[in-house]
Amino acid sequence: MTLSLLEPAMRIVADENIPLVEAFFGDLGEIRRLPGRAIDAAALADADLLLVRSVTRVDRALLAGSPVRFVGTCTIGTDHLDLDYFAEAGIAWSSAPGCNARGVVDYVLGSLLVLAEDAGVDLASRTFGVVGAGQVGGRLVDVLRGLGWRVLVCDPPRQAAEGGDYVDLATILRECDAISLHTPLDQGTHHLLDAQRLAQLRPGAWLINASRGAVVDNQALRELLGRRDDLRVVLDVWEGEPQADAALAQLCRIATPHIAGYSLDGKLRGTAQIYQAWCRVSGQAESVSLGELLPATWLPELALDASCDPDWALATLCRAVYDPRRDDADFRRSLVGDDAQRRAAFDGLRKHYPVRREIDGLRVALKGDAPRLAELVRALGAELV
Ligand SMILES: NC(=O)c1ccc[n+]([C@@H]2O[C@H](COP(=O)([O-])OP(=O)(O)OC[C@H]3O[C@@H](n4cnc5c(N)ncnc54)[C@H](O)[C@@H]3O)[C@@H](O)[C@H]2O)c1
Ligand SMILES: O=C(O)[C@H](O)[C@H](O)COP(=O)(O)O
Repeated sequence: MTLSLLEPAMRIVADENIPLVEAFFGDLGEIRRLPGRAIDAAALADADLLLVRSVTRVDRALLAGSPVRFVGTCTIGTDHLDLDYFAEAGIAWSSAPGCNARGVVDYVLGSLLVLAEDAGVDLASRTFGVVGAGQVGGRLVDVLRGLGWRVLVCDPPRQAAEGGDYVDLATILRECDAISLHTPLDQGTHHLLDAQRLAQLRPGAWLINASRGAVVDNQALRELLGRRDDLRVVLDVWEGEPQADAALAQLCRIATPHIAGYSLDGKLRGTAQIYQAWCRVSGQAESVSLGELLPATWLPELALDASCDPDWALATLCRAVYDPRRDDADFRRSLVGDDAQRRAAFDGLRKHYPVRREIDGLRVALKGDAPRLAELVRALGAELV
């Protein structure tokens, strides 16, 4: 859909947690910043553009009667948008596919390192299961396979559309030591892992969910973890956010407040993608680009000696950029007080999230001839220099 060309001053309502809105959209008109959970119909009474994150439910109740004609969500997920209503009402929209996918991959890698250290196992000896091989899962599969690890992939929609080397969920549950979930949340994936499927996890299995909370039945998972102390679980997303089940969090090895994709690069990319989408929709030429706005990384380059142990190199490179244990510790400290205090803490940790970059922004120099290390660096997506 192409909207008519811009009038001089648009009215833009934007979640206060979207970075660079002024840089990208400032020339278009007046920007009003609000907390995402406080964006209501009254706030949109004279708005043309609405820019949100995942915490704002955007549907008929919010938009009916408002002049909003474009909704941009600076996120990968779209489960907070009523797309049927947008189509019915002729409202253009865009998400930011893939914007923070690399951050989630870094989160999963960091979690696997912790789980492997705890168990005293070599990651190369595990079988990995990736459920959902889109922007996030697809990148994760590439990295894990690039590292030479055995990976089974379950993605029925892709399997139906493309054929190829996919397995079903039952096979993943039966054969995989480590399972990572990367499906969208929709009617087909709500409680994809319900009590019955959770009970099929292998002895000692690891389960990671950084997709959407309700892809796993949280109550069933809590009950299962109460019975099976062999399982190790990493949860970044929760049913009913910002309320997280504190008892479940205590049973997880790593628990975080929906920050798996919170790299700075990912957030800035999200805003840039929405700006590009708006330019396409409005027929306007782009006048701002992300390249000039991305800050320098604090760790642009590392050098590894050819004699170093590849497992040490893997952990060192990943953790040089991101280690989820800090986020886990911050979240655990916040699991105190009443429900309202914990909801506020959940949002607070996300609002004040520290700067974090991505592994593929790292340049790695190898001192000496080390083909295995070179392969590892490339598999991680870092740049070999
Ligand atoms: N925790 C975070 O910070 C964070 C960050 C980014 C994305 N996400 C979430 O991660 C999930 C994946 O995002 P994405 O960008 O990769 O999405 P995507 O749409 O690119 O990929 C999802 C994949 O899942 C597949 N799929 C759908 N139903 C399935 C099913 N029943 N079983 C197996 N596979 C199925 C699809 O075919 C698709 O290939 C989404 O829920 C998204 O909201 C979370
Ligand atoms: O869907 C996404 O892109 C991610 O889940 C993203 O990290 C959500 O972040 P939020 O919009 O809740 O700040």
